[in-house]
Amino acid sequence: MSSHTKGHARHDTALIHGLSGSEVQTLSETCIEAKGRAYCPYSNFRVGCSLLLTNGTIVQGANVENAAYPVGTCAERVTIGTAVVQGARKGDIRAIAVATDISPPASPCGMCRQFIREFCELNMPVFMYDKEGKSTIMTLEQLLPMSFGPEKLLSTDEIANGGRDDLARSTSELGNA
Ligand SMILES: O=c1ccn([C@H]2C[C@H](O)[C@@H](CO)O2)c(=O)[nH]1
Repeated sequence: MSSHTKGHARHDTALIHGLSGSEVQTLSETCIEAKGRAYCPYSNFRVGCSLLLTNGTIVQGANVENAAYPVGTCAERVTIGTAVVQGARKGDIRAIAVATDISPPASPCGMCRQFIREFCELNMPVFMYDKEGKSTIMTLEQLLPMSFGPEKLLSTDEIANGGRDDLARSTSELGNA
């Protein structure tokens, strides 16, 4: 299946990364709608984002800029932060969609990829919509290979024992990274 398709053309029974056509349609509509709520007077670069949660809920967000430029926050972090304070945790997010006004579509910045990594599975699809509403789809793992996540941190026992030296475990983690 092509990974570059017009969001509105899907047959409802088609599964894209385990999502139905109507779920993908909802993601595309909600992230594009969220783009309209961006607060971006400095860059004029609108980014909308939406998440599909396992309970069927959609969470939306957009970039929120600031006169002190680095203080501004990307759409992806606004949206995931909103979901997290509503109670969502790792395993609760089935897909993320991002919309911008450029073609080919923008992909989440490096900081956002790491932020997404904290709360999402590596095989979660990231839908990126361009200015025409056409999408490119990649998994989080494709966007952030060999990533660092919470499971890499050492427990107090491991710290007391001088680290983690289970070769089999580190090798398999690398393979799944
Ligand atoms: O992945 C990205 C990249 C950029 N932006 C925002 C930040 C800033 O407000 C504007 C220009 O960088 O776009 C996002 O929301 N997500």
